[in-house]
Parts: sequence; structure tokens; C-alpha cells
Amino acid sequence: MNGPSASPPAPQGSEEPAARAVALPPTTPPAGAVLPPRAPEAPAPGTLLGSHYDHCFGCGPQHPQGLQLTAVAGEGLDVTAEFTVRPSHQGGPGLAHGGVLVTAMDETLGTLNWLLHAAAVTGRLETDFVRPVPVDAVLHIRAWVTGVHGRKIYSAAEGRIGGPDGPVAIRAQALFVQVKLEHFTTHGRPEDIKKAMDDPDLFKRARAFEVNP
Ligand SMILES: CCCCCCCC(=O)SCCNC(=O)CCNC(=O)[C@H](O)C(C)(C)COP(=O)(O)OP(=O)(O)OC[C@H]1O[C@@H](n2cnc3c(N)ncnc32)[C@H](O)[C@@H]1OP(=O)(O)O
Repeated sequence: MNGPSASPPAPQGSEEPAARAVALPPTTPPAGAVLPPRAPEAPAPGTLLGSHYDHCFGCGPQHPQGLQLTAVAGEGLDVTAEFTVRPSHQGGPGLAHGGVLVTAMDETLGTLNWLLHAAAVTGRLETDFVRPVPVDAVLHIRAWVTGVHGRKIYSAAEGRIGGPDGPVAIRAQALFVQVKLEHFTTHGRPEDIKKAMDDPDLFKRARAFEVNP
């Protein structure tokens, strides 16, 4: 793997803080990135995008503590999604945990891959927490592709509370990297991979998403 790497921090006092900072790659598309059309196989605008895996913490309907996030395909390379914050998602009393909100953004950004018909995983995800999100609130998320460069898919999202046009509570930018089915079969826990592969629907869907970089 040739992805960016971060060196462990230098021993304390040995370097200026700036010299120890890690140069992370940007999540904004580089020169030469393109905005491709929707894939011919992309679900029609308005389609409720099903879960990619029943046990997914982000979207799986069979994950009792998960986010059970639901997303709908937009007109272009965009999706909308809703996530209702439940008591099991608390960080501070009565407030959503920041990491859970990041999961909601990650999952929604991940659903953009349906529109490109490409299997991809998150390589980098940046988040701004703008305002606290209470338990019982619905986070209204919109995500869109900002560019594609080789196997890299750049995207952005914002989450609002109090309604789809309410104030922004969280913003995110991400870089996903397209992968082949082997990414999952090689690295996933064998018993879970076997169960998933034995499910004809899931297997068909996974195969349909295979990419040939
Ligand atoms: C089925 C969909 C599920 C969706 C669930 C919601 C989304 C998720 O949470 S996915 C789970 C979290 N993500 C992961 O577990 C990914 C873990 N990381 C990996 O497996 C690998 O590092 C992976 C696949 C990202 C990249 O590895 P690899 O395929 O070898 O790619 P590699 O050849 O190194 O890099 C390809 C390009 O991407 C860039 N890149 C790779 N990783 C990163 C990164 N982390 N940040 C920025 N750029 C990166 C490289 O610089 C390279 O760019 P260029 O083409 O310009 O040279």
C-alpha cells in the first residue's frame, strides 16, 4: 500500500512543534480531477438506498445499537440521509457523541459510491463540529461528490438539525479509495465473510460493485 503515512512523533523537546506536524493529503480534489456523470446502473433519483450490509453499524437494519441511517439518491452525484440520535449514541449527557456523528457522515458519504457504481472505502475524513446535536434530534445530511481522480473519490457533506434547511451542525470532507471485492474478503473476519458470501443477494451486490482499476 502506498497511502500517506505518518511517522511517530519525535521525542519531546527534540524538534520544533511545526517540524513534528504531519503533512496530510487534502480532501479537496486535485487539478485533473473530473466530475463523472451518474453511472448508468445508478439508482434513479429518489430511490431509497438499501443497506449495503445488514450488520453495518452505520446503515444495517439488524444492528440494534447502530445508526440505522437511511439514504435517498439525489438528482446528480448527491444523496440525502437522515439519522435519528438515540440515547445509545450519547457522548455528553443528552448529546450525540462526536464519533457517532462522524460515523453518520462517513456512512452517508459512502453511499455516494452507489451513484458511481464503484466499491470504495474511506481513506481520509475531515470533520468540523459546528453545534451540539441533542438526543432525539434528526440529523439531516446531504452529501455530494466533488471530484474523481484515478481511484480516488472526493466528496463533501453537511448535517443540519431542526429540519433539512435548519442550521448546520456538522460538515465533512472525504477521500474514498476504490477497492476490489478482495479488499473485504482478504481482510474481513473469515466467519463474517463466509456468512456474507453465502447470502446470494449480498454476494450479487458485492460482485456488481467490483471495480477494474
Ligand atoms: C462497501 C462500502 C462500505 C462503506 C462503509 C463506510 C465507509 C467506511 O467506513 S470504510 C472503512 C474505513 N476505511 C478503511 O478501513 C480503509 C483502510 N485503508 C485501506 O484499506 C487502504 O489504505 C486503502 C484501500 C484506503 C488504500 O490502499 P491501496 O488500495 O493500496 O491504495 P494505494 O495504492 O496506497 O493508494 C491509491 C491512491 O489513494 C491515495 N490514498 C490511499 N490512502 C489514502 C489516505 N488514507 N488518505 C489520502 N490518500 C490516500 C494514495 O496516495 C494513492 O494516490 P495516487 O493514485 O494519487 O498515487
